Amino acid sequence: MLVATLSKRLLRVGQAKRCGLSLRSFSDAKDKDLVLTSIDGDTGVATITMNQAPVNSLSLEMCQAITTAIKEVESQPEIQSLVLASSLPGVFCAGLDITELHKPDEKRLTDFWHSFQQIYFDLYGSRLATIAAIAGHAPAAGCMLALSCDYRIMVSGAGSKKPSTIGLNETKLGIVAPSWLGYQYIDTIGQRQAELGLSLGLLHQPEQALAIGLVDELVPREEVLSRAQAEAVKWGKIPAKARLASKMLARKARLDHLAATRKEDNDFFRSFVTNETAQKIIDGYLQSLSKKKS
Ligand SMILES: CC/C=C\C/C=C\C/C=C\C/C=C/C(=O)SCCNC(=O)CCNC(=O)[C@H](O)C(C)(C)COP(=O)(O)OP(=O)(O)OC[C@H]1O[C@@H](n2cnc3c(N)ncnc32)[C@H](O)[C@@H]1OP(=O)(O)O
Repeated sequence: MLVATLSKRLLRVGQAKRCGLSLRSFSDAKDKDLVLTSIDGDTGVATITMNQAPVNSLSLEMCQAITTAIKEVESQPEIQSLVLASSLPGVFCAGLDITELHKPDEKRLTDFWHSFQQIYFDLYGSRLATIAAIAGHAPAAGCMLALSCDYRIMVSGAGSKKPSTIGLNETKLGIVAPSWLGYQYIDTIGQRQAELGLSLGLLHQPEQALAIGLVDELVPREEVLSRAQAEAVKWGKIPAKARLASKMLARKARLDHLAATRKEDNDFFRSFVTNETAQKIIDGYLQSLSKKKS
């Protein structure tokens, strides 16, 4: 896990903790780093950048890397705000890594869903102010990452031939979002829009997402990250205890509910995915994704 300054000079987390945020030292980022964590020494804003080509899909390892990165940042008491971003042009996160669901090993599938639930706990329940910098597609579990943040800034679709989309498209694939994800949607965009979106599996273009309150702002592509980091500075200045207590007013009951039903949720997911019908759907969907390419 690496911590980088905005000047692209890299600092390991341990060093950052020992030396304070203003100190800079060097280390090379490795391609295998699934997420890159940077801290702006001037503003104290942390940025976690998902870095799993081609589409930042959430594999077991990717989920674990995101959780580790959040915990590393949270362990530094000076840091109050966090931006979640992607290093990939055009994709924020393509949702769950569907290959994890295809002919799965049962133990790995259990660990996989557990790690996805864990992101919900860590990001939706984070003490940090969290800003999503959505410079590309964010379907399904990609949308969940954005919904788990406090504020969402998306790339504008204006003038784009293939605008990015965001939403919960599960029903289009013949599957259903877990209830905790469904409630995140309802809590964010309201009952009616969530019913429409969930039932029809809608993926919204940016302007529509803004209109229904799924995202909070649209900006040109080249401004998404800097705008998110500026917003993170603003949120980081709000008294932290009051900000966190307010966030928990809206989120604690949801978090507690999943904590109490976590095992049942995992059991349900596992039995759903390993069912023959679901395997046919998953097989067909994987084929359609690779056919799209050819
Ligand atoms: C089917 C799931 C079944 C059961 C789950 C049960 C319960 C859980 C319920 C809900 C929780 C959340 C669920 C999910 O998140 S399911 C995943 C939903 N995601 C999608 O539908 C997005 C699929 N991807 C795309 O639409 C496009 O890839 C995207 C618009 C993101 C980017 O397009 P682009 O043209 O830039 O790239 P592609 O050429 O399409 O893809 C490149 C490469 O990546 C592979 N790929 C894409 N998405 C995924 C993925 N989610 N998992 C694994 N692999 C993915 C794609 O096949 C290409 O691979 P290759 O051909 O080898 O280059």
